[in-house]
Amino acid sequence: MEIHSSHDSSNTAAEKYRVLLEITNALVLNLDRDALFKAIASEIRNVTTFDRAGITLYDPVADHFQIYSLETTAPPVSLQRGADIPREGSGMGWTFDHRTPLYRPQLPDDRGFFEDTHFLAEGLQSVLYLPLMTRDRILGTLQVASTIPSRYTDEDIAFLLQVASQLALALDNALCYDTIKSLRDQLHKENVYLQEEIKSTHNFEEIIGESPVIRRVLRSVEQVAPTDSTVLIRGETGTGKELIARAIHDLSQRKSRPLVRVNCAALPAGLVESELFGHEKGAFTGALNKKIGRFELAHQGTIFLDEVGDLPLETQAKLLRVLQEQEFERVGGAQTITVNVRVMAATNRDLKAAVTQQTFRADLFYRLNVFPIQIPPLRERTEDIPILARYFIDKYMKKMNKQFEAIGHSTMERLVQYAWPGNVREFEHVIERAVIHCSGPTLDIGNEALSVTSAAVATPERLMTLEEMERSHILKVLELTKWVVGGPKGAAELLNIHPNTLRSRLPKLGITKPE
Ligand SMILES: Nc1ncnc2c1ncn2[C@@H]1O[C@H](COP(=O)(O)OP(=O)(O)OP(=O)(O)O)[C@@H](O)[C@H]1O
Repeated sequence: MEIHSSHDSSNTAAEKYRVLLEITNALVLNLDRDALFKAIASEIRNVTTFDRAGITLYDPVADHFQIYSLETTAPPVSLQRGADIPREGSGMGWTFDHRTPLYRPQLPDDRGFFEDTHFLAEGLQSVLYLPLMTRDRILGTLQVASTIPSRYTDEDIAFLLQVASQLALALDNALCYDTIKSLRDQLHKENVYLQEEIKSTHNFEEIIGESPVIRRVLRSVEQVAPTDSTVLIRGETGTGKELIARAIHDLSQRKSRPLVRVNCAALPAGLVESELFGHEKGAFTGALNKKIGRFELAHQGTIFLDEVGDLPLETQAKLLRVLQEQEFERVGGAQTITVNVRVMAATNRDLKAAVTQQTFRADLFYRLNVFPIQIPPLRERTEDIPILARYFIDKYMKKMNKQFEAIGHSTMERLVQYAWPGNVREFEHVIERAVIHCSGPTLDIGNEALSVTSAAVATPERLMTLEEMERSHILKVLELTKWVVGGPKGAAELLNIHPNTLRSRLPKLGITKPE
């Protein structure tokens, strides 16, 4: 091996400058690596000949080179584009480490490097390696090789060194461009998702509550947040399951990455899988474009599967695989995608009962139930009602630019006694409506305001109990009769019960006449 100088080149200096200029033009014009290298290789041919020319780029993580581009005339090529070449024991490695050209004019007499058997099999006799260096870093090497021994002159080497330095600049740009492009694509995906999230209603208020049960929940949040464990949040509708999931994500190491929410109940069965795992173009009728699924979006972040009990059984099997192996395929795709996602799920259903009824897979239940958090309904933590009331009144006073001196005493009693089937969400709506309607100076809420919402929260996810239904119905009738219980057009007659029976039921159901 030597840095070799030999006979004069027949090419004129003017031709070389022209070629360098052409190469610069090609570098400016082409960002696509194949087109670029083809253009450069054909310009190099105007000055000197070669049978193989290649660019190898260094991968610092794997400590080896990879063939990035290749132009060759040899039919059987064993070192193809994409092939790995070790740094130790290769001509590329030597050139890279010494940051200087290496010329090997008589390859058959000079065996010793990793690539030699491959190059000799292609009939190559002389090889020239040039470092691809920018001012502050080295990217890899350019090699030109010929089937003629001692093919390259000093002049060729000097010329190709100039080509290599131009090429290094362009490659540096192209590699930065690739990195920026992939970062931009990821940011774009996250941005689209976050924009959607902002449009859909959710807020980031703190979790209000001082009752022992809520404190216990918050302690669990602190314990589980820094781990990567799967969390299953259980609780009735509107108890704050999503709020708790966000708190866990915000306290975790993944907080700088997105929390991607999927409402499994809101998706039609046929679309759940494509929503979660994405689909390839043409995977099914209507799949006009490739779609990135929520799991891919949540890569390095957290996915929150709300109403997980509503997932169809086939999707449950696929979800189980992601939980076990962090892998899946897009719908209609063959490529396996690996992600790093923390899974949190929420349900207002009794999943154990669903397992018994065989509508939920037992193995998935155990995978999800690693760290269960049970959020108590509002009626089991009535001590939180006064501070929740103050919190929401404050929020809506500010929003609506109103002022109340206090909350009426009987109003507070009513709020504490009410069963809140829709939990904190229903509570918040009641306060919001009251702030709109009341003109002050105290904020008062009548029974009728509560009955309106209890009917409204009879959502399919949460059926009212018989007692709640009874309460709501009696209230409606009392409003209709203007709180007249007995007599011909009284509530008791409409309800077809004795007036005394009705009177005795009212306190039991927490119904009092508004002032
Ligand atoms: N402890 C709390 N402090 C303050 N606001 C709360 C609290 N719990 C719930 N909320 C509010 O109540 C509303 C409902 O909460 P959230 O959406 O988290 O409930 P959920 O249990 O996920 O409901 P669903 O079962 O319908 O999905 C939200 O506006 C949330 O901010």
